[in-house]
Amino acid sequence: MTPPSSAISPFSGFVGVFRYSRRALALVWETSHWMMLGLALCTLVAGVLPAVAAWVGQLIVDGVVSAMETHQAATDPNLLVSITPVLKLVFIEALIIGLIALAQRGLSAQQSLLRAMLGQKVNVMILEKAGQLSLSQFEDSELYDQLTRARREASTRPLALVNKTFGLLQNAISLGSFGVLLIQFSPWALLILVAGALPVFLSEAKFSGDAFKLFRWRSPQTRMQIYLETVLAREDSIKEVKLFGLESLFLKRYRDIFTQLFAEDRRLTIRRESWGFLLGLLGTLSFYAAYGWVVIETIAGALTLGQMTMYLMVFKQGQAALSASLTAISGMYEDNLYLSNLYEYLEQPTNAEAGHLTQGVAPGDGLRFEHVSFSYPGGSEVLHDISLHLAPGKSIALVGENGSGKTTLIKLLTRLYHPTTGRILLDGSDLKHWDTQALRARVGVIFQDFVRYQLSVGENLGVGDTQAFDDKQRWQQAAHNGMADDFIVRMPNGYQTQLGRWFKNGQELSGGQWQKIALSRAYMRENADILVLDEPTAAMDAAAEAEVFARFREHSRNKMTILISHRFSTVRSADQIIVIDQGGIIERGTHEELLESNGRYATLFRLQAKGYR
Ligand SMILES: Nc1ncnc2c1ncn2[C@@H]1O[C@H](COP(=O)(O)OP(=O)(O)OP(=O)(O)O)[C@@H](O)[C@H]1O
Repeated sequence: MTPPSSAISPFSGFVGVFRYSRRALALVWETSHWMMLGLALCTLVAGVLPAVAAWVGQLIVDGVVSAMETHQAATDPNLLVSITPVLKLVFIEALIIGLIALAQRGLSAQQSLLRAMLGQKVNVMILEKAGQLSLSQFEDSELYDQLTRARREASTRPLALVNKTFGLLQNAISLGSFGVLLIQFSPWALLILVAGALPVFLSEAKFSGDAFKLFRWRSPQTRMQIYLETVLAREDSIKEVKLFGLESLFLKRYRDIFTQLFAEDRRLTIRRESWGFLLGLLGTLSFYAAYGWVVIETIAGALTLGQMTMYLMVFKQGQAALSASLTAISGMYEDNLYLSNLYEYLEQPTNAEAGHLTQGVAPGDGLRFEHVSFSYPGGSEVLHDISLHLAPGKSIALVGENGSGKTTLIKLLTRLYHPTTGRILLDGSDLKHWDTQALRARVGVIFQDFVRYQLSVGENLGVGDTQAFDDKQRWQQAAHNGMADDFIVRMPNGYQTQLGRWFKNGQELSGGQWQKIALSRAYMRENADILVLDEPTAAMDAAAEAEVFARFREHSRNKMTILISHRFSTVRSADQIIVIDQGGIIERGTHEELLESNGRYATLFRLQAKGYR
């Protein structure tokens, strides 16, 4: 298998290397002005001082040579007088080295603090964006891949990029100052150093590009690995994994993915390092050529010993700084590629889904579906030409086989998706013109797959209305309506009891108890006048179910209610029962009317009643 070629080629537009550097720098600047200034200062100090140290080194060696000569030539030699100027220089050199060490410590301290702050900032940006994405964007596997890639990698990349940018700057300053010294020896020497280091850089740039393409191309497999880790190591799946004996099956799949990915990694690493070694030899060769040249010039008497020491040091450090700069540039290229993924994700257009209406043009008209059809993105039609009207104070029950489209209809009503054709009106105004908050405030809904939050009991209710998230009285009222209060008060810490198994002292609930929590959560929405229950009692015992519906009728007297259930005993009292089959409405009417017409509903009802007899 070979990764498909990407639009990003390593050599296309070399300036691309710096494309995201400005944004990464801006991000660091926003995170902390002071630390960014501190980084700049330390970078400058650590960049300039090595050349100064090399220059002082030359003065020391030449000082020693001349001190030796004067000392030996003197008739009355005084050691202290001869060595004092050199010792002063040694002291200055020690001071410079101390300052370089200080600047480097300062750099690493600020980098590690910034890493933590920046990691948090980028993660918050990623999660905030996730909150703005629509459900269909979430269900798009490409976008999900992008999100996973961004979360896994990109939170550390901005700082890496900034570090490299500063590192590059530091090395560039060092190189500039070395260059000033070197050019006095020969401009050709400079050229030899640059030419020696260039090939390694080019190969680095190429292989970084390849590594990124590989990373991007295989994120579905990586995601499968993360998923398998989750299934194998999470309490909510481990029960089934154990009972079905899935451990070895899933572990094998996990290992196979690794083996496949590792083979690609190995291939790339070997190629990258082999080329790096071969081309790196050119750099070493150029360094030793320059080395030999300096030695010859010194022996020929064109350079002093001090100059020779300085040039050798400058060559050595200059070569190190140059290859560090070039590696930084190729590293920046890689960081830029990863950041491009982060920004691609952050710049995903969010559907401008909301309008501004907080009230419909015909208050009191209720809910209308007008010839609504719908297909999921990339899928075939799952709802076809649905028309219905639900007036305030009335109830509708939706019945139909699995997969007939009942839940999808609720997703459209709550505007998690938009109809493909037709429209849905609330109080005479199209849902798409409603303000999101105003619309959602009017709807209380529990889906079959409601969330079991690993939070306290009270908070599990409070999420139903964020305005009353901590309101204990409202919790109690909602729990009473949803019939959860009697088991909550028997729990060790009542409403403060931690639920689920993720955190210490967490208490697990039964399926029916969780369902009562979810039902109570829907009752938290006191102001909602549309209540939707999608199979709210499937996990409850018969007595609880009967009581839930008695209470539901009582609390929803002036509201619009939509109930989805496979139990005909619960739907029979609805004002209107709608039978959906393969996405279309095939029958509608009251329980009595439908029995009389003797269609699908009547058949299914009798079948179920027979089962109970
Ligand atoms: N997110 C989705 N993306 C694509 N197709 C989906 C999605 N959710 C549901 N479907 C498809 O839409 C159809 C209707 O599903 P829906 O969940 O509305 O059925 P339902 O009547 O609520 O079924 P059940 O009684 O089993 O809850 C099914 O064929 C299903 O495969």
